[in-house]
Amino acid sequence: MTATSIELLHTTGSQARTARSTYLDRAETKAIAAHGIEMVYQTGAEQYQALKQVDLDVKFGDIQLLMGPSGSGKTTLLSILAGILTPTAGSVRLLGQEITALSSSKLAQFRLENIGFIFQGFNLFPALTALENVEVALKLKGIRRAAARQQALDLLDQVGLKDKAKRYPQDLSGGQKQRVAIARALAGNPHLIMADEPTAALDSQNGHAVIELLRNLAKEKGRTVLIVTHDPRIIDVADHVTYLEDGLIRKS
Ligand SMILES: Nc1ncnc2c1ncn2[C@@H]1O[C@H](COP(=O)(O)OP(=O)(O)OP(=O)(O)O)[C@@H](O)[C@H]1O
Repeated sequence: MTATSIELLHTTGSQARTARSTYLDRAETKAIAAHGIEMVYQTGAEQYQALKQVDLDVKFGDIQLLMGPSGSGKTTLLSILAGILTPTAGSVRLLGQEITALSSSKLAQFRLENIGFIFQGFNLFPALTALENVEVALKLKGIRRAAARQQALDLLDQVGLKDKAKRYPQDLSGGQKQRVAIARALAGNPHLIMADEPTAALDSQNGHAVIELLRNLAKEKGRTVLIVTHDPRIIDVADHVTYLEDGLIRKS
């Protein structure tokens, strides 16, 4: 995939703008390329190796799942791939940029521009309306007030919640809250979407709506989507499923 086609991917919809492809290596074909990842947690005098020599490549526009039993290292791996945790060893390239080589301020900026996060517990601000929850993320990305309001409305529209813009999280269903969280994750048009158990707190109908949105983000909008999940329903829309077991990728 070329830098130009990445720019096109980012210019869909009414909030079109040129992608921030500063970090993009034109020869890069993988959105995520992680090699030799090791993670050792140190708690007092005790050490625990949560990941052992993990390799993972994800192509642009794919939906990649990370599955495996509790404690197998999924969230640790997601956090490393998102640049939230620094691995003990190994290399992580996102959109052609080696993130382990970035200073903490450059890494924070890279995350802000390129990664949208979705969490199991939605992580919405309870005192803000749905619209304000999305708006605040846009303002963090340097978008000014009037433009932020319009873009937030457009994003809520994209997840089918324009008519709920003035509602507070407590007055929304779990599925609606997660859709607000997805709209917020899309603020600023990041290429990578990373989700930790996005359907775990949802009933069947709401879970399906969220899965459909994630599928649409990858297949219609060209985003690369990485999901940690126990939810077998998401397997149907995934391009690849990687199973972790005791910190290792299970060979199938
Ligand atoms: N901050 C930490 N300090 C020490 N050990 C940790 C820390 N975070 C995670 N671990 C350990 O690392 C292992 C992997 O944890 P991780 O949360 O990545 O697993 P997981 O597969 O996401 O589990 P779950 O499905 O239950 O969320 C577990 O044994 C966990 O106890």
